[in-house]
Amino acid sequence: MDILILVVVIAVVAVAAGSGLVIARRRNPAPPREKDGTAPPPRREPGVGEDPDVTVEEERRTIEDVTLPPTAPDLLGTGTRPVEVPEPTAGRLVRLRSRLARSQNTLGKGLLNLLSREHLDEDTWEEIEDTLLTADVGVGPTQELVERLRERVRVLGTRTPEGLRALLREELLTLVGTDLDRVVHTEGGVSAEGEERPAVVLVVGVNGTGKTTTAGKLARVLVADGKSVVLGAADTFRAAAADQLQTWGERVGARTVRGAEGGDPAAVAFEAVREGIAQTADVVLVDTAGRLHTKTGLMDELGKVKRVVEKQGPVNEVLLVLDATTGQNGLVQARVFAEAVDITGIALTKLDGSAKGGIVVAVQRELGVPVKLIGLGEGADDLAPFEPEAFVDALIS
Ligand SMILES: Nc1nc2c(ncn2[C@@H]2O[C@H](COP(=O)(O)OP(=O)(O)OP(=O)(O)O)[C@@H](O)[C@H]2O)c(=O)[nH]1
Repeated sequence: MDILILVVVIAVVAVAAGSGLVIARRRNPAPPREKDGTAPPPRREPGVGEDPDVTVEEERRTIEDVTLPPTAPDLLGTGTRPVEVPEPTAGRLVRLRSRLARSQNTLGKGLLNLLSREHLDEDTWEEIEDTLLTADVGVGPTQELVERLRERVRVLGTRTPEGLRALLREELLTLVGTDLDRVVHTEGGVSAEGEERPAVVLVVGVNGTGKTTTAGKLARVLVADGKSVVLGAADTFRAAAADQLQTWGERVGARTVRGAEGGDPAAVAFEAVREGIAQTADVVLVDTAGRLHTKTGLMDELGKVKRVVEKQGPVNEVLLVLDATTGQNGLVQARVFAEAVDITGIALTKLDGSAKGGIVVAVQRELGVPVKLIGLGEGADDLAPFEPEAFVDALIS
């Protein structure tokens, strides 16, 4: 009996669904064609307050009527792309500080939770140590911080959440360092002959760390601050790297000097500086190759680039680009580059993709050089100056 009822129900549902489909198809007939066979003008659904029985024809827009975004690719191959206006500094910093807080707040939260435990026994201190090591702070700085926290918690007496937060903020700031020179030096000078000289910034680092992207983003930051920039594509081993840099330059109206594929990187760097002087540009940014196949090869190449550039004036900044997501590997790279050339600042990229912000402390210790810039995304304006206070606030936010 039950089976009979089930069969009847299924049959009724099937018939209802079938007729529904037919009705639905009837309600949406294929649009009739015009007499000349062309498609009719598009129609839109009636809006609130309009007669539902009257179909409204929409104005047809042609490709000429559609405004393309300012970053439109050069599809027609005319060689001209509209020059972009980079994001103004103030707005960029506010946006990137909140992105930093989103990616980095686990370390501080973890530490605050542990420090708030009722009994701070040896196991808890070990957990605090592990938390710091896991965040790539490095062994030496971790031990220092734990020692200082132990000492200060002991004399603190009561541990209110506000008290602990203030204490941790202070100690993390001491660890990161507030008195290092984090300015990217982009002030040119005047030669002995009284000729204006652009500032020269060399960008070095292993391929794939975000070196070219960082050079491009830095060019935008400088242009946003009203400076004129010439780019030097001294990574002559991959034509694509020069193309990539040139595209960054074109987007903000900066000229890129490049050489033949496989040509001498030092010659391109020299030419870029010469062009910078000729154009009375404010800054020349030179992107170098970062193949790590042999240490001596790298040393020879970077050493030569720097020496050749210095024939025309001083190199104001040598920025080492490191990928924050590579942890200890990044430190090994940093060491090799520091032996090859005098690094004056670190640009730490992909911090948006890593919760291990402790690498800031580790790499500064390793090289004795400050982190000056941080990359916080793949967007064109996702480069920020490294600000210790904002960074520590992000950690404990
Ligand atoms: N999420 C994120 N991605 C980044 C950041 N910086 C660079 N990248 C990405 O990292 C990738 C590598 O960047 P490149 O600039 O091409 O790296 P490179 O070091 O110049 O390496 P080559 O192009 O091989 O010479 C690209 O996909 C970038 O968009 C960053 O701060 N955050």
